Amino acid sequence: MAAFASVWRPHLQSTESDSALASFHCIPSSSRLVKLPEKLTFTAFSSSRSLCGLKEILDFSKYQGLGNDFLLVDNRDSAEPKISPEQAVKLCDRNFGVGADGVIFAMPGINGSDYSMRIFNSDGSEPEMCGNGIRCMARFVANLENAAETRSYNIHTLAGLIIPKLREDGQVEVDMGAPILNAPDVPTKLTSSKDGAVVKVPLNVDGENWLVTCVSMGNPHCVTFAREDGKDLEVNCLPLEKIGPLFEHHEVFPARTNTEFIQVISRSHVRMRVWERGAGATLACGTGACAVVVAGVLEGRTEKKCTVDLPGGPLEIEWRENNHVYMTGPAELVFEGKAFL
Ligand SMILES: N[C@@H](CCC[C@H](N)C(=O)O)C(=O)O
Repeated sequence: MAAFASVWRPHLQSTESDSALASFHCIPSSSRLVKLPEKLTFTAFSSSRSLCGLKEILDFSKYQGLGNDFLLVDNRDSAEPKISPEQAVKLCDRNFGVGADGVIFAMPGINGSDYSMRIFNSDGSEPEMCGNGIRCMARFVANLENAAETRSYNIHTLAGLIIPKLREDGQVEVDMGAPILNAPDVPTKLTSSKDGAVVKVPLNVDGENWLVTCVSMGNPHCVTFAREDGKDLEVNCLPLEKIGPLFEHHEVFPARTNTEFIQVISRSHVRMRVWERGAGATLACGTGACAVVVAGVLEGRTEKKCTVDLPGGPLEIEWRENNHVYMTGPAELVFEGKAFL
């Protein structure tokens, strides 16, 4: 099992942080009580130096969007991710690793795009897209480029071209593209109920019938506002850890699914909790929030412009006349570090 000792340094403006890297040494147990010198020596690791048999060091930047947190990797020099899905699982572990909902790779552009983005969930699976993640990636590449505060990026993803824009107010607005409603393309085996889409269709989970609407934002989402009794959900009282995996792995979702549980506050304000495919209960899901507004409109519950309250904070979502869904929210750098693989 690879060990991870990482240098935690808050994002400092000065360059002095580049040299002040703590050096971690494996101290044989017999000498564990050795008194450390008053002032720890700080040395920079050469990337080739092994440490306790660990061979590789991975530079990463930890970002979060409403508490949905990711390790961003500067992968601009390669068309292949720098680490494997298995290494990503270990890195995402919140006890034995750095801790994150996923690892995102900023990679060279494809077909004329500025960059391309790939992501591994914390279970090592690779989703097509990540809404909070692409806001973090836009902030990450702007920091790498020392770019102006306000600019857009064309980013190629497995869900197509996605366009995040850094705004003067510090928020990031993203053109998330058009929702995909045709049942086989979500994908779901549920029978469509409205023009090829699955809208307010009963789905039996754990012996209960839930009314679900299925939307893809490049990745699959199952949105529910109520059980078959039609009563509004009390989303903060749902046993997500129990029912989340049952939705995620339900046989009607051949690619698994993200599941959003929604309480309508008003026609322009909803409360959401989410069980994510490959990541479990997260504090926020951007693609999920987009799918929720689309589902709310299709079910006649919400307007096309909504505030979606998530445990990590609010996202502003708008399904515009061009059929694209726009998401606006924050993306913040937390720290930079080095992981030993
Ligand atoms: N949290 C992300 C979604 C990440 C991918 C998702 N777990 C999936 O597997 O589809 C977001 O903000 O969209």
